[in-house]
Parts: sequence; structure tokens; C-alpha cells
Amino acid sequence: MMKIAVIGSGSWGTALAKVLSENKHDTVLWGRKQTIIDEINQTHTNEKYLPNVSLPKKIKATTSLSEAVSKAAMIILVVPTNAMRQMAQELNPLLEDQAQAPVIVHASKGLEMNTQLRISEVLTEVLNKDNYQDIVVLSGPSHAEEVARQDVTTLTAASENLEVAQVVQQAFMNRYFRVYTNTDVIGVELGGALKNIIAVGAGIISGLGYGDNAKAALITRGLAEISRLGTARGADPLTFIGLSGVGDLIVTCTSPHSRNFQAGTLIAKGYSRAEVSEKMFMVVEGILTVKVAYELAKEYGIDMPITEMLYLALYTDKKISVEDAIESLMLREGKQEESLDK
Ligand SMILES: NC(=O)C1=CN([C@@H]2O[C@H](COP(=O)(O)OP(=O)(O)OC[C@H]3O[C@@H](n4cnc5c(N)ncnc54)[C@H](OP(=O)(O)O)[C@@H]3O)[C@@H](O)[C@H]2O)C=CC1
Ligand SMILES: O=C(CO)COP(=O)(O)O
Repeated sequence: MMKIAVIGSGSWGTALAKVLSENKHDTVLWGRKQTIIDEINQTHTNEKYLPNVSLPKKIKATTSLSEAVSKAAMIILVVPTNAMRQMAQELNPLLEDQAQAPVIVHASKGLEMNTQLRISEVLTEVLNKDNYQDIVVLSGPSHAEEVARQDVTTLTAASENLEVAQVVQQAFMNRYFRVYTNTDVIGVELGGALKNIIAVGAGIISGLGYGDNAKAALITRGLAEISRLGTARGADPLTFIGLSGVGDLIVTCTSPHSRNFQAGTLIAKGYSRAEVSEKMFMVVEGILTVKVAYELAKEYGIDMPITEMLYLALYTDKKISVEDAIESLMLREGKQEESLDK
């Protein structure tokens, strides 16, 4: 058993802290809001982010980052992608004098705006390599609400260093939380980030009343887009048929728990990007990732028609209705299915 710091007391950070505490690790949960930290310590709940869930009394919550990470053997970063660089900058000096260099894990799903970097690339850029063991990505089909009620869940722990991925696997594994290892960090991170775009699309078509045929088409053609961009960026194509690829795509495109899916249903009602962000108090990574993926697709000359339609609808003043977007996707020149480069 070890001390593990979970950085981010939103839905996912709180659910992961619950798993680790149930696995008997000395678990410290860091958050920036004193009210939420007090609630976790005093009533063992986090009603804003994980309603109706009793947390283990042993989870210690704190707003002090140095208290959270001091002597931690593992540090799990679970803040929204756009907060990750700053979080790592704050963490960096605190890792200087640790007797044992911790394993760094991140469980967030996005790509950094402006730099287009994957999260592990941001962490590598910011953190001093002498002060941590290695970086592991934890990803896969795993809604916080279901993990919190101990529903059977499977994930992937990916690192170029398999031994460190196995340490993370062992720390999390239990009867309801099964973790596989993988060494394809690029594929696992890109699968997790890019599926959010398709989940926004799934929410839109569901909100507009399209049926299961349309949803299956979106998921399948979405997977083709994710795989094309992913392999161009150096991922193993097989990763996309794994848990962090099609697994996560299915769960987010079909579940009402998904914030990306929920955001899509609001877009279908006619809300703008800004209005959707305002209405959803939880993070919707897909809306930001659309822009990064669109730019990457242009840079690499990759055909990503679903991403492109969402980009046009969300980021340009071209008044393209979703119905028109779907019609233009349907009426493109006929193509041959699949082969990754089509
Ligand atoms: N929810 C889920 O089921 C899953 C989520 N993920 C991923 O995990 C990541 C986190 O998502 P999730 O926990 O669900 O998000 P939530 O919206 O539930 O919570 C976000 C958390 O991040 C904090 N936060 C926001 N901005 C900052 C900042 N600038 N600095 C520090 N903390 C900040 C919020 O604090 P505050 O309350 O103070 O604003 C809050 O604690 C995302 O990348 C998501 O894709 C992955 C798998 C499952
Ligand atoms: O990644 C997730 C489940 O695996 C959570 O997705 P949302 O952010 O859309 O809720």
C-alpha cells in the first residue's frame, strides 16, 4: 500500500480517489475550492461532482498541493486538459526534494489548445525528468458515476515503460476495476481525446431524433477518422480497436452520463458553443478538441469530415445547420470502405 495523491476533485478525480482508497492506499485528494474540500473531509461526499455517493472516510482532501504530493509514491493528475500545464508548473518545484521519485499518471482526455500537444507531452515538457519515474496514461470506457457505484469497468494504463504501467495497473485493480497495460501512449491518448468529438456528434444526432442506424454510422465512421489521424501521429492502429479507442467511443456515444453527449443534445437545440459551455458546469473536452483536431487534420492532409462539419458549426460563422451538415456528409462522392487511408 502506498501514498497516492489525486490532483483534481471533480467527478473523475473523486471517483478514482474512491477506488484507490477502497484498495487500501493512503489516498489524498487535492482540489482548489475550500468548500468542496471541507465537504469531502466532513460529510464524505462531493455532491456537486459526484452526487449521491458516499466516499470512504479515509480519503483525506486538501487544498494544499504540497501536502497532497509530499511523500506520494504516485501522483494522478485529473484536471481539465487546459489546466494541465499550469498544474504541472505548480507541481514541478514540489517534486524537487522527494526522497522517492513518484510515478506520474494522468487520466484526462484532451489535446492542448494552441500547442496541439497530447497531455503526456505537456507533462514531459514541464516536469523535471529527474524528479519522477515515468508518465502513465489511464484511459478507457469509464464514467465516473458508474465507477463510483462499483459497476464493472475496464481501463488501459499506458506507458512506454511497461513496468511502471504495471505498477499503476496493480494499484487500481480490484473486483470491479480491471486495468490492462499498453505501451502505445500515443494511441491511448489520442483515442481518449478524439472520441469526445464524436460523442458531441452523437448527442447532436440523438437530440435531432435520428435513430440507431445514424448513431452506428457516426461511431463507425468516427472511429475511421480517429484511426486515420492517430496513425498519422504515430499510433498503432490496433490500439483504436481496444478499450481506449472503440471502447471509450461506444461508452461516450451511447451514454447519457457523457458530458460531451449532453453538450451535443444542447447544440441540437440551437445553443451556441458559448451557451453550451455556460450551461454545462462540468468540463466538455470535445468542444475544444474539435478545433485542435480540425487543425491537425489540415496540417496532415487527413480527411476528417465529421470533425470538419462540427468545426464549421461550432467555430465559424458559416450558418450551417446540422441537417445540412449531415446531408453534405451523406452526399459526398461515393467511397470504398475502409483501408485506413480512405
Ligand atoms: N467524468 C468522467 O467520467 C471522466 C472524465 N475524464 C476526464 O477527466 C478530466 C477531468 O474531468 P472531470 O473530473 O470529469 O471534470 P469535472 O468537470 O467533473 O471537474 C473538473 C475539476 O477540475 C477542476 N478545475 C477546473 N479548472 C481548473 C484549473 N484551472 N486548475 C485546477 N483545477 C481546475 C474543477 O475545480 P472547480 O470545482 O474548482 O472548478 C473540478 O474539480 C477530463 O479531461 C475528462 O475528460 C476521464 C474519464 C472519465
Ligand atoms: O471519458 C469519459 C468516459 O470514459 C467521460 O466522458 P464525458 O467527458 O463525455 O463525460
